[in-house]
Amino acid sequence: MHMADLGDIGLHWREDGNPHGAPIVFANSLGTDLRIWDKVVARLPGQYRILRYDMRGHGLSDCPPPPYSMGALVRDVERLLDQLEVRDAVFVGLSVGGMVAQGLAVKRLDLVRAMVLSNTAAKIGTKETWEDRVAAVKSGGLESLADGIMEKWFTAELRATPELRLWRNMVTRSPEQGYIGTCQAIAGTDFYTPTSGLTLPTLAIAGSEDGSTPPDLVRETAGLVRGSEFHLIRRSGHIPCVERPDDYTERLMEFLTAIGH
Ligand SMILES: O=C(O)CC1=CCC(=O)O1
Repeated sequence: MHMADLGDIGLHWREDGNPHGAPIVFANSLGTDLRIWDKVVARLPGQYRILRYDMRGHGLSDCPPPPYSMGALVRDVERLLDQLEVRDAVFVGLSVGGMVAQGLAVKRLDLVRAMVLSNTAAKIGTKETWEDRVAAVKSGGLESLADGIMEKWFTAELRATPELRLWRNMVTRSPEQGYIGTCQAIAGTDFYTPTSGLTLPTLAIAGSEDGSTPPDLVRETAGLVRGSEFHLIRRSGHIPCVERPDDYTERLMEFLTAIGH
């Protein structure tokens, strides 16, 4: 566990694997933290320098008052990677983390040699749907939304197990201000044009039963990037790194091997 002091914000990050290995960076989704990657990291070979962090307003990172902008989320990880002297990383981002991947690749291609765009898109939802979500959090708290969120994150199979409570607790215990700020950052993001200008090895991953970023939406974003491929994980919702870690890691490893990382 480490805290990076970036001046106006502190970000919680963690390193596993070989500190001299080829870097892989993992970015979390809305209402989660770096623990969503635990199962994948445990399955990866020890040769990589594996970096994870909690996005602002999430996990153990600082939680400034909302609103947040996508520019700020991208700048956070840009400064973190500069401070850690990381270059040429494979950047794996889930959902809003995948938006950060796109923004970072557009801004600093020296930091990103390849992307894994997991359960994400150039634009997720509409301004109105995110405004509604923010209003619902303000009126009823995250507890009032948690069951609906779980239906998007996981299939009925996982939801029938005790593990569900663990992830439900993660979202209901998320800092409300951080959750709201991140919804506002997503609401203001449309990466269609900038992402269309990207050329780099990219693996897009979708979950067959993802209620937040359905497979067709992920496929469409993959189609914007020259050098992309698409992979569907079956029997998975929005968070396949949690629900299908064997499939997820196997596909990630095939991608890493194919690009010689
Ligand atoms: O609605 C959700 O919780 C899924 C989601 C959308 C953006 C994100 O990061 O997670």
